[in-house]
Amino acid sequence: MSTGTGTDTVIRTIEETELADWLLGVHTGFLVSTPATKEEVEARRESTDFSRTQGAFDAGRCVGTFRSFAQRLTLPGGTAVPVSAVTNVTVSATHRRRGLLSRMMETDLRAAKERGDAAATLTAAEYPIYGRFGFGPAVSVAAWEVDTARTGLDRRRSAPECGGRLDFVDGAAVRELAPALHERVRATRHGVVDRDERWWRFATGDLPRTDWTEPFQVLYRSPDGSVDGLLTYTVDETWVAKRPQNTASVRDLVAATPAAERALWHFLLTADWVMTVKTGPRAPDDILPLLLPDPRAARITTQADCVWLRPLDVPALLEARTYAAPGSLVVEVADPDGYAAGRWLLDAAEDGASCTPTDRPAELSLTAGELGCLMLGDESAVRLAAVGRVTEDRPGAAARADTLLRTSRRPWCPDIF
Ligand SMILES: CC(=O)SCCNC(=O)CCNC(=O)[C@H](O)C(C)(C)COP(=O)(O)OP(=O)(O)OC[C@H]1O[C@@H](n2cnc3c(N)ncnc32)[C@H](O)[C@@H]1OP(=O)(O)O
Repeated sequence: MSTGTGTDTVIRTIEETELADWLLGVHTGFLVSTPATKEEVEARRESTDFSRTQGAFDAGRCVGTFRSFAQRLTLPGGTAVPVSAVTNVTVSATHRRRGLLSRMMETDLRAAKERGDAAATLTAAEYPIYGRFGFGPAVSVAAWEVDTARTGLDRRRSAPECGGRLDFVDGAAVRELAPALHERVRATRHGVVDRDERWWRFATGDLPRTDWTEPFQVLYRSPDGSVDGLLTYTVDETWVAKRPQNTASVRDLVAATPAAERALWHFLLTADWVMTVKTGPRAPDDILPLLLPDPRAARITTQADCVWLRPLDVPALLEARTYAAPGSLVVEVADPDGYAAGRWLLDAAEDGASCTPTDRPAELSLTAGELGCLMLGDESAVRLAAVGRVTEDRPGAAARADTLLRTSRRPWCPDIF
């Protein structure tokens, strides 16, 4: 029996034999009343790193779950750093607010730091949960709903304007061709995270899942034959009074060139019968509205935080990224856990950046979470200073931080993990 304090609940890594119970804990925490099927448990087994999978057990029942996995996160400039992606975080409703998440998080962050990960990442179910653990929202997303009849796009054009070709393909072709395409995208767009073979198998229905609907899959090939874009979407079929009212929902649209991106959007937005396109999570500065002769045909339906970043190794992060302009900045980072704490001198030059401990006076003071917000260039230090979340120890330091850290395109992460 639990005493209600949570201290008699044992937190430990799970054994392979406990995976089904652990997944039942995940389901319960996410308000899914049914257990995972045998097939789902088996599919999970091969991809689960049991040394990074924690369970909280009370009287033999799994009442808390927490897992992390190795991920690579692309920083501005295209370099990817190793990070620890946190996922499947749940505490059963019967055991909440007794510190179980805090204990699992502490264990996992310590291990990530010891492994040498530059940061921890996650996508947060609710905004207020993770700031206290040193995470800050680093990548945002926007989703649009497009009224295709109003876009003003030329519906008579069937071939891509820049040449190249579009083809419907099956899941096997996606698994064969799309990973290399995604690697090219990942090398150029900061915020994007890697996708392993399992990701592609899951996305193409090659692993058991209860919520599976077969999507349409379209590849764009450039005039020289290289696979430059992938569009995956489903269509809800509706006809009203002999008129099609179908809605296409994008699952994935990744493109290595602007020509491929334009061709895939044009294709979907001018498809017969499709009256509404739901874009799914895109970068807030996605080119989509600008592609339309009438951008008001695209209505924003979601604008929110997406990837949260918890810096663990400040020099590793700041030295791996590039900067919009040369310059220097002294930041004082407060971090009760110690991982990011210190006074750091960032020196950004054309040929690379250095980040070293310094005893020069601090110019900008902030917490580890606020540094996470600024790390990929999405947030403005001036904006954070205006709400008191960073402190300018030297006038103009926040604007200088923005000149250095912000990026011409905003970061984007197409994946929820
Ligand atoms: C990366 C992902 O997987 S995101 C998915 C997160 N999971 C969910 O949202 C599923 C439903 N919720 C839950 O399972 C749980 O409520 C959890 C996991 C969010 C929190 O677990 P708990 O064990 O209750 O958290 P814990 O007791 O360690 O809380 C630590 C602090 O965070 C606060 N906190 C925890 N959850 C929340 C929340 N949802 N909103 C606001 N504050 C929260 C607590 O109040 C506590 O604050 P205090 O120290 O000032 O009292």
